[in-house]
Amino acid sequence: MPKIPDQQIRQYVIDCGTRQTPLLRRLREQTLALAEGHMMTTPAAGQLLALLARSIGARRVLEIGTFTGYSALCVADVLPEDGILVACDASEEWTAVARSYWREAGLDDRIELRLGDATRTLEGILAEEGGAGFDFAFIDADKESYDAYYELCLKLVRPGGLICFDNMFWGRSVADPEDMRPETVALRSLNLKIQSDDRVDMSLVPLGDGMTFIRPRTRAGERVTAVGVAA
Ligand SMILES: C[S@@+](CC[C@H](N)C(=O)[O-])C[C@H]1O[C@@H](n2cnc3c(N)ncnc32)[C@H](O)[C@@H]1O
Repeated sequence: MPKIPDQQIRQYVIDCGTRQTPLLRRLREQTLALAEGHMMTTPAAGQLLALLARSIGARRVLEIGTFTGYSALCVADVLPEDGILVACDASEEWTAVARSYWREAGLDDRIELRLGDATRTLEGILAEEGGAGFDFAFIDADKESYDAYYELCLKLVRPGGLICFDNMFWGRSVADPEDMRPETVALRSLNLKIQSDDRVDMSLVPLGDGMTFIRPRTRAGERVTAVGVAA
């Protein structure tokens, strides 16, 4: 069988495995023209996040790391009319692009942008409204803060909800024991922590740069199975 290059199968997934609207395509093109365009969530991940949010009936969503708004647009689009996505980012410049697309999509009333350091923002939300008020969280910001985001999201997302992390492979460096860069070390250690954390069900999936899906349990050790997959 001929070897199909990675780029070709990625394009096939975009063409046949996603339902990017013309607006999402335009946002994608505009963002890819930026020097930092590679940071954008992929169409496949955006499509999956929307499917998962809808599958669990998410109404209140947290996003940590918004950039030019691609993933927020995908997920906000599937929320019910009274749903809300709280988008946390530190960049006024990048989120200005996001805002203009959210407005054009008619979804700006379903997305609340919180500008500033995301740890401070999440702590503020927790202090304001207490815990477990969110159904779904997508974490895609600075990697050294991922553990802090994890702990805060375990308080903010209800048991039985869903927390998704992007970039858990960090360019595959987590599997290279010689790579001791701070981001790599932080993610390697978080991967191990999540694996043995009995507060959650989890799966690290080799999708894109590695995505981890986490379901906070309703109580510690909630579901011990015969084969231990969910133990
Ligand atoms: C990988 S991009 C997010 C991509 C986005 N999910 C999308 O759909 O394209 C990471 C974002 O995290 C933001 N960020 C990094 N550190 C942050 C922090 N400490 N607090 C808030 N936002 C932060 C950056 O400004 C950047 O926009």
